[in-house]
Amino acid sequence: MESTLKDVRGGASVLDMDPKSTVGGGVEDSYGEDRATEDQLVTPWTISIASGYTLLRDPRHNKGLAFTEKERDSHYLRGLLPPVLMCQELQEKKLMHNIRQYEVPLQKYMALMDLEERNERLFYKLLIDNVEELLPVVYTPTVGEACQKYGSIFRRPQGLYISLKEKGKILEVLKNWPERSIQVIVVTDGERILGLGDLGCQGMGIPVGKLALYTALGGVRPSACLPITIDVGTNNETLLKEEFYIGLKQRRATGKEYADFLHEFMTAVKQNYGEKVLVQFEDFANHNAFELLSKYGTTHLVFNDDIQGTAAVVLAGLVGALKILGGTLAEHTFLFLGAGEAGTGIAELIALEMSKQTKAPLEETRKKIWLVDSKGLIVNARKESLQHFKKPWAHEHEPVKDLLNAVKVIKPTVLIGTSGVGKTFTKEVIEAMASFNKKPLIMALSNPTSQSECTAEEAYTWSQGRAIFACGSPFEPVEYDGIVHVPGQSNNAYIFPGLGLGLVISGAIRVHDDMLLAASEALAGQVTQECLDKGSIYPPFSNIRKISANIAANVAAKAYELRLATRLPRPENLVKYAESCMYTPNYRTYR
Ligand SMILES: NC(=O)C1=CN([C@@H]2O[C@H](COP(=O)(O)OP(=O)(O)OC[C@H]3O[C@@H](n4cnc5c(N)ncnc54)[C@H](OP(=O)(O)O)[C@@H]3O)[C@@H](O)[C@H]2O)C=CC1
Ligand SMILES: CC(=O)C(=O)O
Ligand SMILES: [Mg+2]
Repeated sequence: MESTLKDVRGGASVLDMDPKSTVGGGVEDSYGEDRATEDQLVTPWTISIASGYTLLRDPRHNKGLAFTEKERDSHYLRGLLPPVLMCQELQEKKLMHNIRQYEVPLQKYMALMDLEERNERLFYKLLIDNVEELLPVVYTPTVGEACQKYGSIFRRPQGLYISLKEKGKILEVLKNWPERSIQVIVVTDGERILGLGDLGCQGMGIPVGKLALYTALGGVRPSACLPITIDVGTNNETLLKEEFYIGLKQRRATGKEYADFLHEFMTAVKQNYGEKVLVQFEDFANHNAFELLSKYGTTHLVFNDDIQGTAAVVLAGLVGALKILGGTLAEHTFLFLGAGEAGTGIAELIALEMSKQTKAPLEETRKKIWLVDSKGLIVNARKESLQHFKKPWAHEHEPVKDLLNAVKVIKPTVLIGTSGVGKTFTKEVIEAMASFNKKPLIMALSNPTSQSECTAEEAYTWSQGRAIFACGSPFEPVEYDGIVHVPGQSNNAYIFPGLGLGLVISGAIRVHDDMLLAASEALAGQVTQECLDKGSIYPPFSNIRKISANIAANVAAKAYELRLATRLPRPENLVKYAESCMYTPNYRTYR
């Protein structure tokens, strides 16, 4: 497989080079310059110490007005800054004040992206200290709007763009990225951006946003994170005609051309960064997502956030919800609207957990879970024509055309929306759920807010305040009949930063389903009675760093147990170890 990767720099196979080989007295040849023969091309990377004007424009090291008198002297900054000294806390206060002045969320987004490009540590300090306020800006829902308008708001490129023009040269493109020690890559091909469809190259906002959360919520160093957008074209007619579109103006490559390109990418990633780099597939369309996951799951450290991360977060929410609803997982009946990546991914993890709890075979536990797609309830009579990932959910039943009728005949206790289509949990649907459930559990997971199957207010009002409600994008608390209900945000952002951290700190080489269960269990363990009393089945995001450390520790423990961890010896206290590995954004002192 890897022999197809010819060294585009000179003829010899790049596989002849050992990326870990040392030269010149044991110093790692990170840039491959020393290993290259004279006829091979190398990337002329230089490393220098930033000072003066350059230091102020280096986002990784810039501290703005926080440079001390001594630093101003020793780094040639005199005169380049006004005389005042302003500590990071005061800078943070000022920035938050400025951001709060913007009424349009997209303006807040742009202000934050500008900050990230100007002063990385201050950006992360803001994000960490104000996570509940800023998460909806750098992430769903605003990131969705940012992707839709990416062409017009585009100022400076973020991340790495790998388009079909780079076919045969992907390894070279990876080498253009200035950082060498990459631990996490989030990659999209832009075909299913949230519930907004094919946004092509403009999907870059998603890997950028997800990796900002890897750092802020999970503590992975920013320099170890690499956002990538694979551009194989777009089938979005509007973008193809759009003057400011930043991607390839051609229809999507498919079939062998697509598979070969992705294969070149995956091979080059392993070649350049080794076995332990985590590749998170994000917002691929389902006709590619399942195949990529199964194809590379046995050879690379890969994880599909939409299939697996979402499953873990929903399972954790269910464990919390059972404390309110009573009963075991197997005693509940689940109905999904949407049978794609998120829907079938969640369904499979619930069935797996039920099977572990009851010792019943997976084929049996799946029978408690029903899915509706755009053609109606998934039943045996449709089996032949179903996509492979839907087939396990084709149960014996009469055909049912729509969700409302499916709710009436299946009588689920839990209704989960993963359709990407807003307003599909209608008044009739919620009323039907409330007619046979004392406390119906309603999870409207589609993003962004415009695509949510219903709003929090609708869920509480139409169920007369009886629903337990969780949603993919944030909704404000709702007062109904004198009681304030706090919706939980059922979003994979609870899981992937901690999961990724756990994989990185243990040096894991593969992702295993049991690690997803471990991540889910750790999240569920952080839900307090106080959260449940307010109706929220998730802990507040303000605790996310602690939550992520616990998730990371549980995942790492599972990696050691499964002998998939390479960082030896195993640290004794994994929570403490995870915490000690987490990036903190406080300014450093320069000599
Ligand atoms: N909260 C979270 O953490 C996450 C939320 N999501 C959200 O979930 C949504 C779906 O994502 P994903 O599963 O990847 O998408 P997919 O495209 O893989 O699946 C969508 C599914 O919805 C079905 N569907 C579409 N329209 C309707 C309709 N009108 N009635 C019934 N079913 C319909 C499709 O049916 P058919 O197969 O017949 O076309 C398909 O089965 C997105 O909005 C995404 O943002 C995703 C991941 C995480
Ligand atoms: C949250 C997420 O991953 C999605 O909506 O696709
Ligand atoms: Mg996603």
